[in-house]
Amino acid sequence: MIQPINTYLRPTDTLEDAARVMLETRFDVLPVGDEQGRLVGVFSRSSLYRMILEKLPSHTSIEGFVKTDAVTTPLERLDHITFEELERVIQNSRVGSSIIIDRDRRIIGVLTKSKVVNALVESKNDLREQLEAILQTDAWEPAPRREYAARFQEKTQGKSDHLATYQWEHILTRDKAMKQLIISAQKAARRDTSVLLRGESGTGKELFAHAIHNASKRSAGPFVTINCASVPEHLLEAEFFGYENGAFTGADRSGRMGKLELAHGGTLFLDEIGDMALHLQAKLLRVIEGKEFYRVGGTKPIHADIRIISATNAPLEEMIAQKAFREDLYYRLHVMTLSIPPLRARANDILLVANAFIKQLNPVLETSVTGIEESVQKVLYQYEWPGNIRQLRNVIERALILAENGKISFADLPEELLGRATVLHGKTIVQAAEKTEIERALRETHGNKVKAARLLGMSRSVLYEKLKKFNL
Ligand SMILES: Nc1ncnc2c1ncn2[C@@H]1O[C@H](COP(=O)(O)OP(=O)(O)OP(=O)(O)O)[C@@H](O)[C@H]1O
Repeated sequence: MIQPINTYLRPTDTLEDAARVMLETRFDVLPVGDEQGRLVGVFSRSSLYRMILEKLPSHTSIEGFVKTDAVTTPLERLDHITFEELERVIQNSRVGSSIIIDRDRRIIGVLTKSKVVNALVESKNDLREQLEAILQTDAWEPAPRREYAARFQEKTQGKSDHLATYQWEHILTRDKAMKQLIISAQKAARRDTSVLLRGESGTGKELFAHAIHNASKRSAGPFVTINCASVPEHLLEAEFFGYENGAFTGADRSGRMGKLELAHGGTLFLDEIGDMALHLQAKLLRVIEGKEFYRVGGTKPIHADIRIISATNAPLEEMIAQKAFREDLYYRLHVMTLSIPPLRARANDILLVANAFIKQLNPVLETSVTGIEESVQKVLYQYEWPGNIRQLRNVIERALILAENGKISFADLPEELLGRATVLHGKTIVQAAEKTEIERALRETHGNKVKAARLLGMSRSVLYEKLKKFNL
């Protein structure tokens, strides 16, 4: 129930710092603390988006966007509090969470609404255990700046981070082929074989990997991810195998465990496997076959019992023909291949998922959007979605921030979708977007046309003209 991070922001942290930490921790709300780690307030994802939409430079400090009226729960209360009370406390929080603090207002942890509700549903007895878990966590630390990035990475590689959060029910779909795919994935989950997930970026490969792990007999073990494309090649080997004391300049003195070791007893998710260098492919193959390896600079063989799930959008067969990918490794990895169709091939999922994102994101963004205008639904339906569900999520997030309430209209769509919509609907779409913007400006200025014109960046006479045109 307690989210496994132990990081807080400082008021002097910048927009860039906050964005990075939010991205890395996937946290929707972060506590903000002073030099001594005492709670100052909270910084939410909606504040982050506001800063971004206001086009503030990335070095702007978050101070002005910190909400100081954070809902808190004193640590000592946790001993007596019931789930129902906790839920009430969190319900009263505008950001859907409560920060746990000690007697000196030092930040201890975060309780979020979704986690409390989940725990409520799953088990009533879990609370004590969870509380003990946070009481045992290290002291919370300020979010690392760039120079501390390595240490932060080390921390986030601690076992608490090696969790697979998604399950089958998170894979939303109405599509027949997808449903069939889920059935195959569920079958694969029961065995210990390697699974290769294929599909365009943003189609949900990671989601499947999580769900497979969680449905497997290794679910209690770690779920460790390596993104082979984002780790520089010269570091990937150490990332995989770990290293011994003094293995190379800059290496930590005490040595370090690699991801293979960390994944022992669980699942190793190799994302973007097509980007792995050939020499590492050979080493990985040896691990899969012999199940033993050495740390970089090490002499002691290490045994790891892992299940490998890999993912790629690369044309592995072509790469094999060009000798850029090892055929023997390919056969080892794709004992079972699951190809996730792109969103445009399962158009019926677009609105299903979009509406689910609205529900999911309204509380996070503090918006109260009720749906999507019909004409906009058509545009979403006909768009090609090259970035798949990830892009759809971004479009909906952005639209919620712009719309704030009511239904999502054309004015809330990004240009790439509007451009397409203009082709489909001609000039009317631009006009519809313009009308919505004017209506909003008038609402915000309580009907004051001078102020509305200023807000819209147009002259008064142009505004009057448009009001007449739109019958406003
Ligand atoms: N069927 C789905 N229902 C709901 N959400 C989904 C679905 N598929 C994907 N998502 C969401 O879309 C986003 C992208 O999914 P994910 O990261 O799993 O894609 P991916 O294929 O691994 O992308 P990449 O190849 O770029 O790493 C995530 O936020 C995920 O939760």
